[in-house]
Amino acid sequence: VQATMPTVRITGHDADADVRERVRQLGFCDDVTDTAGASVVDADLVILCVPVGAMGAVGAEIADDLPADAIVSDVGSSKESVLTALRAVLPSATIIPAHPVAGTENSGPDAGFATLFNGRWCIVTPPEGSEPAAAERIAEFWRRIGANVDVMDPKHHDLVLAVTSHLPHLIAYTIVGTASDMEEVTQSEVIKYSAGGFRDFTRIAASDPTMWRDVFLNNKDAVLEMLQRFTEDLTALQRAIRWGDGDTLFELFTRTRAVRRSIIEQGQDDAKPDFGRSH
Ligand SMILES: NC(=O)c1ccc[n+]([C@@H]2O[C@H](COP(=O)([O-])OP(=O)(O)OC[C@H]3O[C@@H](n4cnc5c(N)ncnc54)[C@H](O)[C@@H]3O)[C@@H](O)[C@H]2O)c1
Ligand SMILES: O=C(O)C(=O)C[C@]1(C(=O)O)C=C[C@@H](O)C=C1
Repeated sequence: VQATMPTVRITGHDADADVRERVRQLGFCDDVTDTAGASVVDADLVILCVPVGAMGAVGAEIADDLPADAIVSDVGSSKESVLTALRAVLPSATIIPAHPVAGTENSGPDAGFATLFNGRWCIVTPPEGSEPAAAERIAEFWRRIGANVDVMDPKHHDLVLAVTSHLPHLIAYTIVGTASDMEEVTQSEVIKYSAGGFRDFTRIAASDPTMWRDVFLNNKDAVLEMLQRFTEDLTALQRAIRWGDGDTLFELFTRTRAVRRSIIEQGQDDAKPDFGRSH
């Protein structure tokens, strides 16, 4: 924000005093306040960056100090429950939720890097009947940070992200949990032989427990729907292996290889941290 919107003044708040202190040291906010309310006084735009289960509580904390013409947005990984929670506590506010689809398994103020959003998607999910100019301001904010913007209905967002982000995390948590539970595979063997595939799963499974607990509890319906489909597809593969049906396995693996190739062609491979970051 400081590089692309130098005239914007950023005020931050976090419930954790250690986080506030670290943000002061890193200097990526102009001011850091000790209460949530104090951080929104005079704000034009408020972006809530807390676990999705905490959005409602934070909305309630800022309600009395929020300027009437401010836009409230967020970066939460699920959108419908966030919108419902914010509407309940901020009934007259302009709420335009958004989700930058970019991140890593790391969290905390040191996990950010200047190029995180470059060329990544940010999905803006304006509620029905909201002011188009407000949604456009949020879209423009994210474009200036380097993201590409798509607009989606919150429910559709939650279904798409359930399969592209939430289910993969659940699978990673499961496979790493299963491996670490196996008595005959000791912890040291799991670590020693964690080349390739398993290692990639451990990266995802190292993601923040609070954030992901909240994602699954708040995108329950879409995740359960996708999990049901996934379970059926897994059972079909189980059957193919049992009956020696190599054609089914080969056909699927050929199709999935093409998916990977088209992701790479579209330039959406992993964001690489910019270790020469400016803050
Ligand atoms: N990490 C990712 O890859 C990623 C990507 C896109 C969106 N998101 C979403 O962004 C949000 C934040 O995730 P993050 O990775 O930045 O997590 P983070 O752990 O780095 O930051 C969350 C912060 O919220 C603070 N917090 C929790 N409850 C609070 C409250 N009631 N009041 C004030 N502060 C509170 C915590 O102290 C913590 O510092 C989540 O909703 C997550 O779903 C994360
Ligand atoms: O690459 C990763 O480490 C991520 O988990 C990033 C990821 C994702 O699933 O794509 C995680 C959650 C967010 O809501 C957006 C991005």
